[in-house]
Amino acid sequence: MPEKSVANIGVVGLAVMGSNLARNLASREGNTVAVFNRSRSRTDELVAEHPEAGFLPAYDYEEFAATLSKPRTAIIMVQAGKGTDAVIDELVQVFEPGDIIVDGGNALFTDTIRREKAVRETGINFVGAGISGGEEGALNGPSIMPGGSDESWVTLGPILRSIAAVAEGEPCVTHVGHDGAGHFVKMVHNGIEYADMQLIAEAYDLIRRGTGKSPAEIADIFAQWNKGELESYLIEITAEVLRQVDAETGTPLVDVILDQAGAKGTGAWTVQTALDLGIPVSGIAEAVFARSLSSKPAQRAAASDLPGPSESWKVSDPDAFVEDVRKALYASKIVAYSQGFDEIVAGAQQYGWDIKKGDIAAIWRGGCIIRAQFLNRITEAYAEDAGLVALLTAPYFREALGRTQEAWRRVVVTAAQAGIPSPAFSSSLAYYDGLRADRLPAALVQGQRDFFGAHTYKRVDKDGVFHTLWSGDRSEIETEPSTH
Ligand SMILES: NC(=O)C1=CN([C@@H]2O[C@H](COP(=O)(O)OP(=O)(O)OC[C@H]3O[C@@H](n4cnc5c(N)ncnc54)[C@H](OP(=O)(O)O)[C@@H]3O)[C@@H](O)[C@H]2O)C=CC1
Ligand SMILES: O=C(CO)[C@H](O)[C@H](O)COP(=O)(O)O
Repeated sequence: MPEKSVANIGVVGLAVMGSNLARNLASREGNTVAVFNRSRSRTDELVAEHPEAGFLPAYDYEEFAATLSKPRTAIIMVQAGKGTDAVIDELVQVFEPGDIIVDGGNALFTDTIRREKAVRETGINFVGAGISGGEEGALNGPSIMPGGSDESWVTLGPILRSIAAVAEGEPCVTHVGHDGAGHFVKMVHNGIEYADMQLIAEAYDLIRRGTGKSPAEIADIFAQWNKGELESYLIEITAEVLRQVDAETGTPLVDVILDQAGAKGTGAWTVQTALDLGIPVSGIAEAVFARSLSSKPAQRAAASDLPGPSESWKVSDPDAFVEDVRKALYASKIVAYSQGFDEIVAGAQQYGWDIKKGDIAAIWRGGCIIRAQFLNRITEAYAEDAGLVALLTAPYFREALGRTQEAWRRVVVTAAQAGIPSPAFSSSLAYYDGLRADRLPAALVQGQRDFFGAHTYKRVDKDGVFHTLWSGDRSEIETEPSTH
């Protein structure tokens, strides 16, 4: 093994995220960064393009380990899944007890739990850290959501604080919890990201089809919205995307982009995990499904001549409609975040993590894709009441929903009448109405379950578990809860 040992931190995986994170690390006082990538060309390119970073390139894992001072710290930024396992398998061969391996990719949190357990047995520390902010965030300061042991956090904390985004004077990083907690929270962050993006897309579609405004005019509306309570990175970049003109055709870029949304999987994981935990993240789910629906060209083509509304639709007061859409967007956004935080609470309970909800909202204020002013209100809500059972019932959100809900209803009705799909707007409203309902038709569902499967039910007027003898004399008996 070569005897170099001069870098205090290393990065494995030098694609978009890894190369920018390595540059971010190198730009901080006192850091010397070792870099390694499976394909040599990426390493060479990065080192050649950024001599100012003073990178120490390594071309195999032995050299990478030898370049790092002990205890070694390496951040993996590779394709999540098999790529992560492949790199960990290599690193544990050349690292020693006390060293730290950080996985900064978008790993599935259950994989992180498994990896942390396996790597810990070698004496090496393993930390799964969610990192958000894309290329620009990785370079200038992302939001970082590390899990892992308290011991690892002592070493990693100062490094991660030094490279994280700063919001209102505070670094956007906190020790989220043990083992997979960081990747769990990053997963939910991405689920909320999906919902936020879908809601914005629905707002754009309704305004465009309802008022006939051009993408550039709608860009102006979004830029205006970005000065108020909707202020956020996603609203800001939406205005930029809508203003962009395609150089080749001279038409708005948004009109030449194929309308099939991709997905790498974190949104689907959020929904799958929520289903396992029994948490209704309906707004996030609709956002995931909306991408799936968009990416079914054969089905869409086959359905394109199905009948729509018989009357053509035109908004009579465009300004009032735009304002209604803004309010519907804000109300639906509150629902998406409330659902996301419900999932974090349920995950923390299930996996034994002590996750501070207010701290999570605080580290999402800068660096990440869902960064927004609005997150301050979430931190405040949990500071006022750490045991808040549903975020949307906090005083600030209660007031906001109170003043937006009539507009929200008008927008959902209008969308349905006009035949414009607004799955995230409408499912969020249904969730809101479901949650606030005195009584739900779930009572009837229980009756149906008892009828066909003797699944039993509880009563509102007395304790116990009951079953009606549906195929007998239809009298009611007290019984044990159904186990089938
Ligand atoms: N792109 C983004 O905006 C964000 C991405 N992330 C996450 O960060 C991670 C990195 O993302 P990104 O930079 O986009 O890169 P990619 O997800 O596109 O992954 C490419 C990198 O993974 C390496 N790799 C793949 N398989 C292996 C393997 N078996 N062994 C070793 N290396 C392997 C590639 O090496 P090679 O060059 O040899 O092919 C390359 O360096 C991912 O987990 C991603 O989900 C997180 C936040 C934002
Ligand atoms: O983690 C991220 C941002 O937070 C990545 O950008 C992620 O890839 C986005 O997800 P998708 O590609 O599924 O839209």
